[in-house]
Amino acid sequence: MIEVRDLTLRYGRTVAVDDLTFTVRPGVVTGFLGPNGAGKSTTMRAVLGLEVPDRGEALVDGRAYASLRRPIRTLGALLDAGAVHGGRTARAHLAWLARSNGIGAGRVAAVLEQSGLAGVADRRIGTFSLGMKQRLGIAAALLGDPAALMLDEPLNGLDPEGIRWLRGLLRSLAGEGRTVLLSSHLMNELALTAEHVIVIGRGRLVADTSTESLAGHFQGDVLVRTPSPERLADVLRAHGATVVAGDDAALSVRDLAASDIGALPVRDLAASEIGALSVRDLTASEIGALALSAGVALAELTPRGASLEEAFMRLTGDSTDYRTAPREAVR
Ligand SMILES: Nc1ncnc2c1ncn2[C@@H]1O[C@H](COP(=O)(O)OP(=O)(O)OP(=O)(O)O)[C@@H](O)[C@H]1O
Repeated sequence: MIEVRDLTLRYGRTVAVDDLTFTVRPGVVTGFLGPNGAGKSTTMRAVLGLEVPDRGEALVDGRAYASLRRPIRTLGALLDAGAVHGGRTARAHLAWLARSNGIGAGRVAAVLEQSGLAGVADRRIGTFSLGMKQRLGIAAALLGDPAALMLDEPLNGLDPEGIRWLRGLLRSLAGEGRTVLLSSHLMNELALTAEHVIVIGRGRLVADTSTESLAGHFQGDVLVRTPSPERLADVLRAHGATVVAGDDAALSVRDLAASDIGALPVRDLAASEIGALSVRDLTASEIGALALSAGVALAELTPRGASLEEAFMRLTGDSTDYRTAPREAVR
């Protein structure tokens, strides 16, 4: 279990982490999500005792990482996949780590196999792609067979096969009852891997919830296509709807998850005379009825769920949602 309690960390006048509290529980893959600069890496560094908090604490199994008797057997971490000696082979790098931490040589072969690097174990790390270095960093994190794993942006640089492999690995590690925390700034990527998400923005907790309920909390919009977009937009706005017209409505379609896009006739959106509207605060049937009474033809009326990426942007963006949503409302 990883616990972050009332953690505050400043770099000069920058507050990187601001009174942050959350717990990462065993048995589920937990995503640590936030835009660039949100404070994810700083929080992870604090968990590893590499930063001294201005306030609060970060604990692993109830203790500070530095005070653990066998730290890499308790928490395996990957912070920066590039921070390895390029002249060494993968096997030599892992063997050195194992030796210096009192871990048997058998584990080296096991994690090389587990990370898919057995075939390149005797190549110099300097020749590795970023994806292979990520695999090596994950192998190193697994070396001590730890009960908890913490990975900073491990999906970066992995190809689709690598991403599938990592998802499977993390799920099975969590399934064994381990604590698994991985950070990302990409919601859609993370959503396929993590069952639970901790979202931070500007160093503060924004959401601590299941991935499923995060998307559910955000009402979607209704995509309306019509030959009279301006007229219909006026009618809908007069009935309390929030309407985004033209390019912006099309943009919100492009922002949908690939699976959602597959279900929409997106190609037709470019058709010149028919305009697209993204409508909120009215249901599809209310929009249909208002269009009928205004004598406006409809080419399409499609309720859309918010994509996770959209939910994430709305949570962490500089919006009223972000500033006013009480934490409990999101939980
Ligand atoms: N060593 C440092 N010195 C000064 N400021 C720092 C330092 N490390 C991080 N920061 C600042 O602290 C804030 C949080 O950075 P951090 O790297 O933790 O964010 P992050 O969520 O991990 O972002 P990214 O996804 O870009 O890695 C940012 O404003 C960053 O500029």
